[in-house]
Amino acid sequence: MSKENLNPLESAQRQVKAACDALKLEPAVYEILKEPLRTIEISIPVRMDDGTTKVFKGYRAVHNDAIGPGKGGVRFHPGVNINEVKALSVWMTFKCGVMGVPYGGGKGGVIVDPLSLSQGELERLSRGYIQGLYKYLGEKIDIPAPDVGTNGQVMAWMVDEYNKLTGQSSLGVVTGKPVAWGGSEGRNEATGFGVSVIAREAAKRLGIDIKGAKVAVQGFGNVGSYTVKNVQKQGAKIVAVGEWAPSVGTYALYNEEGLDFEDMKAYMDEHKNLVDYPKAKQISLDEFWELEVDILIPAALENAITVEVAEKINAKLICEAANGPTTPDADEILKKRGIPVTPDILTNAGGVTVSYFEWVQNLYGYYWSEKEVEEKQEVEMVKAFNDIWALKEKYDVTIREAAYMLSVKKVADVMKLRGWY
Ligand SMILES: NC(=O)C1=CN([C@@H]2O[C@H](COP(=O)(O)OP(=O)(O)OC[C@H]3O[C@@H](n4cnc5c(N)ncnc54)[C@H](OP(=O)(O)O)[C@@H]3O)[C@@H](O)[C@H]2O)C=CC1
Ligand SMILES: O=C(O)CCC(=O)C(=O)O
Repeated sequence: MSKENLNPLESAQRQVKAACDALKLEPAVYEILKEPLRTIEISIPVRMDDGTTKVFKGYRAVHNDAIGPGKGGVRFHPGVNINEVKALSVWMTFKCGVMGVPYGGGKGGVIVDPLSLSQGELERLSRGYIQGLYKYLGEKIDIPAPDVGTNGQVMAWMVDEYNKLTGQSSLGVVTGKPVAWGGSEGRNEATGFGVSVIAREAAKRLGIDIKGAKVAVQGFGNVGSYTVKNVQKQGAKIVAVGEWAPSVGTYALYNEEGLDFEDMKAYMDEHKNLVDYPKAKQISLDEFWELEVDILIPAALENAITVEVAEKINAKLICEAANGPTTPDADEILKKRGIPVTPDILTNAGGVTVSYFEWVQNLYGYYWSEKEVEEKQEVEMVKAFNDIWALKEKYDVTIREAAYMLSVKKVADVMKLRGWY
């Protein structure tokens, strides 16, 4: 068999093309949607603590802004590259479309291992990213947010830098900020909470009782850990968590009696990883994928589920918390094996949904309680899930195919109205 294509941009293009074909859209639609409208590459010189200057490469892509300004996170990770940023921006367009939030898709990244930087270096890098890009950002232009390797503090530095450079007070230029300075209640936990809502809804449709369901989650960062917390709250049993640590690379923890979120989080906060976590057996990532579970949740990076992995998965349902965790070829195998997948553009859309709520609150200068935010998020996500499920049933397609059909059509219709084709 030929080597599997792991270029995330080509994966995203295949998904969009399939929807354009299924909808019989004019060829111009795919021509517009196959690449971002703009991709900017910048060099960011950063004065390091030892007095030397290091230059980091950064990117920002806006895939499409027909429906509204670009929206999407900024990733700080050594594996960032232009095709990854472009693909992530494509997925953002259709994630926003699925949820009906009035944005287009954007995404950014910097090639860096943030854990190798001091706090001062991280702050100067975050500010440098904005210095290189501020002319292309704005509350109504393109709105960054957190992604892998970035957090509320990084967002606060970015907004501060933007406001200094522009002489404005534009809180809504970046979302995912700390609650103490323009952030929304519930945003930090929103992606993981949303994953739990989609997992629950899908389980219900598939006749899986979420109470006592065996769940395995790959990743214990922002999304993975809050997924664990919220799925556990629903009564599911977290039997395995997959992680990565510099000392051992990939590894996973397994306990058939169940792992506890609070206990693992406390251990993680103290030790920075879960390598020697005492209340579980350490297993390999290969063993992790083969576990017999009800729900499998990849919540780390792209290309986690390859053809090889898809062939050995023993789950009744896969919920994609990460962006692009399943390759298109692996997706075909899962389809043939009858394993349903709730796609990333629906499953992890809680983050951008609450980012939208944050932006609305910033523009209004009026803030909501955590309960209000969570309730509104849940209503929106259940509605999106039901709309997509209805399409899947009507056209006898996968959940992913239905999600793309719904979203690509929305974007195509607006582009038509605007006279883009
Ligand atoms: N943050 C958000 O709001 C949103 C994030 N997402 C997506 O969710 C995914 C996770 O993002 P997020 O949680 O924010 O990022 P974080 O940086 O908070 O966490 C990523 C986690 O994945 C771990 N990891 C990395 N590689 C592997 C691996 N091969 N196996 C197991 N674990 C691994 C990391 O470990 P280590 O830290 O040791 O490297 C870390 O714990 C990404 O795909 C992101 O794009 C989607 C929607 C919104
Ligand atoms: O909160 C946002 O604006 C976007 C989050 C994000 O990057 C994502 O959904 O992948």
